Amino acid sequence: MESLVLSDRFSDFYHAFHQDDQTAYVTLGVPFENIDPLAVLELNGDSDGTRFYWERPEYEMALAAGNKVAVLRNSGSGRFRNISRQSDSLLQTVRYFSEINHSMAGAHLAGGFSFFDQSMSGSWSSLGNASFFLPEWLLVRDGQFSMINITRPWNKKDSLEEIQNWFLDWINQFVSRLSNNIERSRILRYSVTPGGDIMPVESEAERIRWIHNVTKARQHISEGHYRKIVIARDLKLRTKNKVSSTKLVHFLRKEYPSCYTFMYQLNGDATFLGSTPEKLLSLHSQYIKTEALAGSIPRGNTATQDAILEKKLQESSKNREEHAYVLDAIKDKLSMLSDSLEYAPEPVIKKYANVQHLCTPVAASLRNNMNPVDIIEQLHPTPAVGGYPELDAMQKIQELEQIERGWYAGPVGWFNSNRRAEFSVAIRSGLIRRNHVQFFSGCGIVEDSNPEAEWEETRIKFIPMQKALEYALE
Ligand SMILES: C=C(O[C@H]1C=CC=C(C(=O)O)[C@@H]1O)C(=O)O
Repeated sequence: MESLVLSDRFSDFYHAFHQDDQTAYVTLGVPFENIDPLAVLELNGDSDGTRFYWERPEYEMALAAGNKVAVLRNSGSGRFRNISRQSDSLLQTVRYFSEINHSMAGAHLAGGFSFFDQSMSGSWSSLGNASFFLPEWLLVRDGQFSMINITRPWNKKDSLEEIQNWFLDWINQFVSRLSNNIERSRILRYSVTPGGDIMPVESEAERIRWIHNVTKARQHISEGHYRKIVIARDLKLRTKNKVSSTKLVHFLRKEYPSCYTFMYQLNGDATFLGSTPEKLLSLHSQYIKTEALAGSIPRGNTATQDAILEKKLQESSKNREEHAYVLDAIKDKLSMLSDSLEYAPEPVIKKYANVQHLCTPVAASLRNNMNPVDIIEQLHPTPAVGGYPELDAMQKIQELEQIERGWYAGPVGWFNSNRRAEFSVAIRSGLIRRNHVQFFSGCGIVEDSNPEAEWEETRIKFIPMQKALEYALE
């Protein structure tokens, strides 16, 4: 990267903005070596303890970001609107320079929202109800193309030469830190991962209580309080050995290539991560994609068994009902933002390593250019993670679950100054803080649900994170 030379356009760019009082940050986008962004995150070390990772291998797109230049936080019921406003103001103060014309060349904000808007306690408090960061660096791999966006505060006193040199030095230091750490990793290549014990902190009493609560939910449904509710549970584990988040993420993305694998850590505290099959929103040129994903059945051990289960899922009225609530809610919510809604007439089956789901992809063109956070506010929570009707179910979830959901089932992702965005629903996820691990798993309850079978469904949904944890012990 020593050959980085900024064209005359950079000088024009500098002169256009350097006296501008509205400018607070400058972002430079340059092509980068085609290297795995997760390896970069791992090799770069913790730095200031703020990190983000995002990948859906089947889309051939990965994104890693580190070090905060600015942080947006908010809590309470106005958190979506507040983050939308804060992000508009912040992004208006970032001046962007790139020789590349690409929708990922720009300033990005990475983070997400908790499921509920009540204040967060314990390990969740570092993430808050809503937090995003403007990273110092963000590396994007899009197929065979890679680029890095680097952001720094703008100081009117800096000369053109000083700014150019700063960027040049930054890139050189970044690259040499990566090379030195690659050398170090090569030396350690043959070291054996010791693994370590994982101690589950789960009891039969918890199982009985959860099943009792699902039975209660069914009763509420038959009394007509609501028609569907999603009840989750957690699995608390304690590990003897340290957990490597990047190793855990590496395992997840390898095993679940059609899921979004994500990781988010703010200020070196707890890390929230997971591998979710559920897309909340992708936004590109005012075109939205989302999906209804609800209704589940396990995978079979043989092709025949798998096909029989698939057919059973397609024909299950209980699962079709669960699914229909989600699709109806998405259609209602999107029709307020768009005049053109497209969705498949029948759900398709999406197969993952341990489970298969009913899925209906939905697409729409936005009527107006919107901040992605305003769309998320409309979509969250879908009845795939909340219930139907939404408000009635939401009020009951906390009473019946008795866990703090935190960011489980909340919107997690990124958006950028080109109004491109991608957010997932953060299910099949967990929170790690030192040697304390908490995984989450839930399922939709309708009148016909069998509480024992739902317990089994949540057990199956925990498996990916449990396997990844075993792999990630150092
Ligand atoms: C709430 C979860 O899954 C949702 C997404 C897909 C299928 C679901 C189901 O069949 O119950 C759930 O609605 C979870 O995995 O924690």
